[in-house]
Amino acid sequence: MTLRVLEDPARLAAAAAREFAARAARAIRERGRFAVALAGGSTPRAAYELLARDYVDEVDWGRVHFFFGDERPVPPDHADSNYRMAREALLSCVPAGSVHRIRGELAPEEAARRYEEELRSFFAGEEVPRFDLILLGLGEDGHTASLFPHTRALGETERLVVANPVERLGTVRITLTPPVINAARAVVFLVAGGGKAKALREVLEGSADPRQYPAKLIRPGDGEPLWLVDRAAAASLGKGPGRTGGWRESS
Ligand SMILES: O=C1O[C@H](COP(=O)(O)O)[C@@H](O)[C@H](O)[C@H]1O
Repeated sequence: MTLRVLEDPARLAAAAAREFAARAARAIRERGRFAVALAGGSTPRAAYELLARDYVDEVDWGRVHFFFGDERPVPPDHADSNYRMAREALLSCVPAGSVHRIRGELAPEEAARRYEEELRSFFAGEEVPRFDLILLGLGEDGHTASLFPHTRALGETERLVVANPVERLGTVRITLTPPVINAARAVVFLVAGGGKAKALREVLEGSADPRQYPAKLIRPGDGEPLWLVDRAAAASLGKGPGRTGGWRESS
């Protein structure tokens, strides 16, 4: 994997926006469209806002198809909705080709089933959908998308999207499964803040079971994941067993 350590969250957002735009241009040049799955939570918001502000004329938005890596079981206008965050920061500001949201207002099983159908139809002909880019975050507990520690979705090998009960949170999330994420042409993690330092060290350098730190399950078959992290999140790196052989750092 490749690791880029950025000085602060603003530089992290700028790097993420550049990465998005470059990958969009390449996908559109090569395949005529750019299918991207957005991350939710709070970290990517600044990058989305930057794309909406500085890249309106640089990206061929009409050819961009937005999907989501995961969703909370709430309606689209709810404060916890990943879709709402992306809509406010980016989707409402650019002329997107299409937006495919996960219907968090439905029962989670039904929302997952419908989203899987939507993926099968959009990526018709591909046994496992190949997104051009999947953006991901990292939780302090090592979760990514809504693949939480020791949850059912971690072992999923057939389904593209599942409803994933998360006992610790007393909720059910809807999430892309590891096979879909690992089939992507590119995966970029965005990680900011000292609260993520331990999880980041465990994921990149630790020897713990991936079920404890689910982001370790993300190993795309095509190319290496790119980790964009800020200095605070990277503070504990270099102290783990993988430091010497596990990853490459670039700036
Ligand atoms: O719950 C979630 O958490 C992760 C990490 O979010 P962050 O706010 O710590 O950046 C996020 O990637 C995921 O989409 C979201 O649903």
